[in-house]
Formats: sequence, C-alpha cells, structure tokens
Amino acid sequence: TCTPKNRNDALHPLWQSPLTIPGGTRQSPINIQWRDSVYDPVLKPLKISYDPATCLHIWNNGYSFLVEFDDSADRSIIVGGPLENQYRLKQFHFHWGAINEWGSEHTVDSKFYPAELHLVHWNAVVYPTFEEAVMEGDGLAVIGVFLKLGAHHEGLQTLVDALPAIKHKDTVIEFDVFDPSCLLPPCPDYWTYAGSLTTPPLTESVTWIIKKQPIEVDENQLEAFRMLLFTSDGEEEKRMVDNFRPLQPLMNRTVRSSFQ
Ligand SMILES: Oc1ccc(S)c(O)c1
Ligand SMILES: [Zn+2]
Repeated sequence: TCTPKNRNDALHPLWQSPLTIPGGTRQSPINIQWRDSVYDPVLKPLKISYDPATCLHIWNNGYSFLVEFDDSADRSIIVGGPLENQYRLKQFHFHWGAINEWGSEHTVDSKFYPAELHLVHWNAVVYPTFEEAVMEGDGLAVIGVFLKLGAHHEGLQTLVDALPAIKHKDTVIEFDVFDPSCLLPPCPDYWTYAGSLTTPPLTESVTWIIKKQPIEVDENQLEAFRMLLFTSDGEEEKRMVDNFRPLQPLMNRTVRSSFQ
C-alpha cells in the first residue's frame, strides 16, 4: 500500500526543504507506543481556561487553516499538567489527510487518525514575545487532539461553515466568538513528551500534551477540510490535503502518561 510518508514527501513544497533538522534530538511528530509510555504520578491535571471573546479571525496560511486569538494578556491560558508556568493560547490549526486512512501527525501504536488538532500556547511568563518563545526549549505548549470518523461535531461545524470563505491561501475572515474548549474530549488523560514544531522552523520548543481520547467528527466535516487549497486565487488549484509531517525518530526520549 502507498505509505503516507512517500505521498507526503511528494506533495507539498513545504517539504522540499530538508525534512530533518541537522543535530535535532527532539523532533516531532512521533509514534506513541502505548506500552512504552511511563505513568508519572507527579503529572497534574491540565487546567484550561479560554475566553471565547479573545478569538480574532480564521485564515488560510497556505499550509493549514488557523484560528488566532488575542494573546496580549492572560485571558486564554493553560496551566498545570507537565507545565511549570502558565501558557497563553495563540492559535489553533489542524493537520489532515486526503483520505480517512491517514492525516494525523502523531500516531498511537502506529495507528493514524484522519486528522489532528493543535492548540498552540506560549510561555509569556518567561518570554516577551511568541517569536522569542518559539526559539526556546520551554517556549511552547501544544495540546494535540485526534479526530476520528464518527458522529457530527456541533462545535467544529461553526469552523466548517467558515471554510468556503477562506478557500485560497492568504484569505481571512473575522471570527469573533469561539470557545476552543468545545473541541476538547471530556477525558482528562494525556501523554506528554518534549518535541518540536512540525512545520518550519521545526524548532525544538514544544512541550507536547497529546489527549488520549479522540473527538468524533463526521465525513462531511473532514471533506470540508479537504476542499481548502494550498494555492492562492488565480494559481493552479492544489487541494490542501496531507499537510502532516512524517514521523520522526524518538531518540533518547520517554513519553509519559497522566494515567495508568
Ligand atoms: O506555532 C506552531 C505552528 C505550527 C505547529 S505544528 C505548532 O505545533 C506550533
Ligand atoms: Zn501543527
């Protein structure tokens, strides 16, 4: 069968740059081998408090679609879990496949999900700007949520309804009230490990918090993601699919779990 990795290498210009960081020791994404993850009783519950009014706009950046938030104050934050500081929500975006067989960035016991949500937060306690935090080992905290094919997701539909207006690269529409916590599964369990951005600059600045339980979305909602384009208006159309990075070596890392 065609392994996604080959398809991914061929598909998107973004990956014509080197796929690995020379000397990278904590790259993402990785396969999470459930039986090799280590329960850590010291891990706290993750506390999430988002203010829906901090939502600004939704746009197509030519790689994914992202919803950005006003991060000029501590209004939408996460704290606890594996984190030593509180982190401010900056944006969330998704990665997905051309078909339901693959699309997520992380895998669990080598299983791909059709899509993966990334909620990106930065350490504004220690660093003055997001751009500086991106360069630091404890600069970012990203919550990863797997999407699986199943029931219609009411909260996601609000996003899906906005996608036709941002079909092309560099299109944006105002999006003034949205509470991203509606995209989180009810189960508090997560895995956590030290990793990197999965898009350039691929910096090794991310504490990953991967939720164990996926959320369910329906086929129409996944198809709506696949109607987006990598390309700008007027260019030859390239559907925005398979915007996930190939798996990276675990190297000298342990994945910890918040659950037994
Ligand atoms: O700021 C970020 C951009 C992209 C990705 S995949 C992240 O995890 C963080
Ligand atoms: Zn991402």
